[in-house]
Amino acid sequence: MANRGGFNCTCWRMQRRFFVGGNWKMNGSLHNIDEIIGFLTCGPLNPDVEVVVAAPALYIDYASKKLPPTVAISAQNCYKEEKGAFTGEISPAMLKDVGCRWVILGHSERRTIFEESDELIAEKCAHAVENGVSIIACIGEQLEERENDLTETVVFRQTKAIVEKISCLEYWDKIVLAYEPVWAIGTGKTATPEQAQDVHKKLRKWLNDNVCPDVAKSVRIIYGGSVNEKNCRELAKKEDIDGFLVGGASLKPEFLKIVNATAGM
Ligand SMILES: O=C[C@H](O)COP(=O)(O)O
Repeated sequence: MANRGGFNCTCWRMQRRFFVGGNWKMNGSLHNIDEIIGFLTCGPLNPDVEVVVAAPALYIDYASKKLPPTVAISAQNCYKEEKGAFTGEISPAMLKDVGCRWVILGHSERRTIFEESDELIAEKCAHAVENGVSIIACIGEQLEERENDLTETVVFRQTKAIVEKISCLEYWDKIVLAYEPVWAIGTGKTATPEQAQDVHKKLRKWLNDNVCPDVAKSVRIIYGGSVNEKNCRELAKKEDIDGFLVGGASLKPEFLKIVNATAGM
């Protein structure tokens, strides 16, 4: 794996390739997508960073054919079955069929607006990785939960549900964990680098104790919630922040600055 520049050590942080996902959510049109692809194509994009963009399902095929080869396409959701009578759903098998190897699962908007349970999200995660699609698995607490000192309880519970369904350690190569405090999503209120690092470090420790040390060291834990061109560099300096899941800013050219947040570090 590529390293991240000037850190003069061979620590695990260096082994975890920095990952930046752009979640377009339910935004875009053919015209907008052409504009986004235009700035992604012009770059520059740090080649040491893995870049994935998640388009609305309808546009996955279109976008994937036009994106530069260094940017992978992702879905924003998929179901836990290969095929059948599940009107409105898409499956990992279908994603692979159109060349899409990534999917975001468990986003807080799926959990809250569409009332997806820990159990359903975990089943979807397991089905995706078992069928060759890598996942960006999202977890994160609500504001009220943070204020009641329940952050760890919530993120460990959400992570545990997923862990219990992942039947084979090898599947962890296909998992990126995204910590997204719900109070920071789309609000302009970012977690401080210290707040995010604190949760990421605790999550890594939890994975060490509940999965295994190798997974804890190698899994990428990325941060999402109002990441922008101004705050990305300070967040990226933190030892356990291995990248970002970016919403609003992924629709704009500032996304390039976020992708390049570690350049020169
Ligand atoms: O998936 C991305 C997150 O929901 C963050 O969205 P945001 O960057 O607009 O706050």
